[in-house]
Amino acid sequence: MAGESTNARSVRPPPFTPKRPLSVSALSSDSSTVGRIPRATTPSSLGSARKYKSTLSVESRSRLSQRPRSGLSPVPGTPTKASSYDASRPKTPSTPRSRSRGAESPCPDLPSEMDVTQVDPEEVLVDYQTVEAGDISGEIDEALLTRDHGAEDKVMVSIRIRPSTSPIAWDISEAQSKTLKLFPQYAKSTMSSPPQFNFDEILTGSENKPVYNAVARSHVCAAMDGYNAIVFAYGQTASGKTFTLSGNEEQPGIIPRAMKDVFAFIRRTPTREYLLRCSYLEIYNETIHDLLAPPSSTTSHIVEIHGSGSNVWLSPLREEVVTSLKGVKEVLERGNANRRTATTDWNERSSRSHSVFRLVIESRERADAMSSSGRCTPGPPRPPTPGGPRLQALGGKSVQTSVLSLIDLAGSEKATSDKERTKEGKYINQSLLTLGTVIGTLADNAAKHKTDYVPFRNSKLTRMLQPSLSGNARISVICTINPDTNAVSESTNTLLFAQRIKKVQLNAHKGEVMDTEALLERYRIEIEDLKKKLAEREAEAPAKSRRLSAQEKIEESKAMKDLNSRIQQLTKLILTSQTVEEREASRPGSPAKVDFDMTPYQLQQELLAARREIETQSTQILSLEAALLARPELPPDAPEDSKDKLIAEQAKTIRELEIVVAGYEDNLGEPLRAVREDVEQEWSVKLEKEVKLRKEKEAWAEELVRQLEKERKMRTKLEEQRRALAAFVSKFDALGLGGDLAVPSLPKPPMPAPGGAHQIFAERQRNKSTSFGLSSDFSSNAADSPVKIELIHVKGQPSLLEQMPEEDPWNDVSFEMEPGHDLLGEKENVPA
Ligand SMILES: Nc1ncnc2c1ncn2[C@@H]1O[C@H](COP(=O)(O)OP(=O)(O)OP(=O)(O)O)[C@@H](O)[C@H]1O
Repeated sequence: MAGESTNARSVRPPPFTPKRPLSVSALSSDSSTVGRIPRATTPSSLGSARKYKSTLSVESRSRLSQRPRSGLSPVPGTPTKASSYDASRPKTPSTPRSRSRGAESPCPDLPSEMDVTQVDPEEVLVDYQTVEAGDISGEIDEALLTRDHGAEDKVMVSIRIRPSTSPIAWDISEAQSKTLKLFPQYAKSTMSSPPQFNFDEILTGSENKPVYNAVARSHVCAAMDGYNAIVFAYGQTASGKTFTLSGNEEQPGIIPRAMKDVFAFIRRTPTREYLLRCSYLEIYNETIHDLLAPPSSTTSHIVEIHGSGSNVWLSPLREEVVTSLKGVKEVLERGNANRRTATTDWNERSSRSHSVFRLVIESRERADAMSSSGRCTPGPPRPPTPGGPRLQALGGKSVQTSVLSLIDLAGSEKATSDKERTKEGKYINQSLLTLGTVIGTLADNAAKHKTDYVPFRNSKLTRMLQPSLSGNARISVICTINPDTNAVSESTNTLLFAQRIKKVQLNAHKGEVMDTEALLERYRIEIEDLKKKLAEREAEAPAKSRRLSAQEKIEESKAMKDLNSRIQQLTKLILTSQTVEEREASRPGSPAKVDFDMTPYQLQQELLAARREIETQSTQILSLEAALLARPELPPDAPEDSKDKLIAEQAKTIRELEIVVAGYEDNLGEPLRAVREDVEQEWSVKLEKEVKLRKEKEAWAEELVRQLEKERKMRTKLEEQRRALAAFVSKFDALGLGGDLAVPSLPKPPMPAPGGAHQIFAERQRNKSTSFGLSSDFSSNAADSPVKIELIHVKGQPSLLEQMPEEDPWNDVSFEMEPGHDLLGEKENVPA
């Protein structure tokens, strides 16, 4: 097999785009690269006796180098105060983080370039061609690859008994039959029969390989297959949890073996490509610390848990992309250097925290767009997606996402002589107790079909594990026990925990993110399938109906109805997603796509349209939020069946409302519409009449104004003439020329009296005005005038002309147009 892969590599054509541009080895060979991880920091340079769980302090490290390399034969006996505690030995202080980061981290102060936020995921994919031969276990067989690793619905619980040189209290002679018995002499009560336990596996000895194969391998494969998987070690302090999880150089534990299998799995799966990112954290004194956080920041080491129910996430949390086993080791080394261990009365390097190593596995089918060389054609660089899957679903393929969590719990312990250790121990015991309670409630709920409240929030550990413990993960627990006679009660407690967790019900499902194309394709296939089934049933129906009872006929027709409605539902879904796609396509592009040839006006219009859309969407958001607030309350961790029940109730209410609306439409809709039409008709006639009347009045008012203007002009003209004549007559009178004009042959006319000319003139004027057609009776002369009409109507009221401003009293000529008065206003006061 190795030979085969070497051949595959040698035929790789030259223009191959390296998929691991940032791997440690690649970086170290480029001396010009600034800020990258130097080769010297890789774990290969570390002493062989060193465990993956490195010590934090200088003291413990020097002690470690003096330890025998094997670490197996001298397994200490029961780690009791009396036997293992050496008062003269300097105690390892609780490791200060700042010191460990600066002094012991394999790559101090260098931020890793494999931080997932710094790389383009498409450039760091791993596939069967990029996996190094040395990175794989070579032990994964076809049977494991083809198995459905998500089929189990129970937690796998195994017991590991560490070797001991002291007398032991447990009968492991029946380990083969997966049974563990307490020797009767160590039972608390001699009356009752000694406890006996059955588990999935009972493992003994110091070999880590069989342990890994038995308890973790299938779960690692499940994770590679798209299921969330958790492997955790639980047990009394110094019982071998860290030895099982991390191991040492001679006996690598579950974590390094799992990583080898991850790469082996990839190598054996040529159809897919993977993005692997890992994080490493610890829960110390009920605070979560990011073991991979950059050394410079201090506050950012603290990780918070967000979300609720099955949707829980951690942030800020550094995730590092890994493309090789070397990369994983480097990350583990760095994280381990930051872990808190200390010498306790029972364990020289006791874990003082729960540590969680997480590997997020994203994979998709290898892209169709392959170059002739068989490699992916690299697309344009994309910024990493913040949150959510970083691998994009391409060409209708789905992206599978799963998380493999490998957890080394801190060990439960009795009171210790050290004050600091006592405080830590309190937190450790408290969180283990909560874990036990949570497991107990979950097991009880599963056994009795109850939905009792589960106190996940009582500890960081259970809150973090909530989605997995609630069912969506494959879980394997290794309970480590110390078989010594003086640890019977702790071991029994551990075994009781193991028994409880075995009863927890799981229902893991694959984490899959589909792109629209893939979803549509899935719907289409399902529709085809359903249509086929429906057609078959319809064809069989006539023959069948003769045989069926009335009840069966009802059921048959219901089944056909269900099939039909599912087809309709799927068709609707396809239409909806297509509409969405069309809308996406027709939507104005993002600013990056703005056409810069557009005029400012066009751009403004675009902007306006965009703003309007934003406003509409904000309104929609508000109404959705309101709807969300209005929805019935349900605790976030409410069991699924309560949620289903609520959904069913809501659906029922909706159906009822629909019926009510339909009934309203049928019964009241038509009559109400008729009433409305009648009212509208009646009022529209009235409205028309009113409008007509108003128009007439407006026309009349306009005419009135016109007439008035005309008359005003005429009056002004006459006034001018009158003034001229008056002036002339006055002059004439003043000269006394009236007598000289007489003809001698004619009898002499009487001499005019002073002012007589004026009188004569006035008379003439009166006559003249009559010949102008202006009657002294204004009303009769202006019969056609609207003025006249109006004046008749408003008799007794002051006319418009009366309201005119008074003339200058200088000439004292009044032109008041009172009805019945002459336009010339013979009330005049002609100046003398
Ligand atoms: N099965 C085993 N075979 C050989 N040595 C073992 C085995 N189990 C544990 N040991 C040794 O016992 C010591 C304590 O083990 P380890 O540190 O793994 O305990 P632990 O359960 O992680 O303790 P703590 O909870 O205090 O961290 C170590 O020196 C380890 O090498």
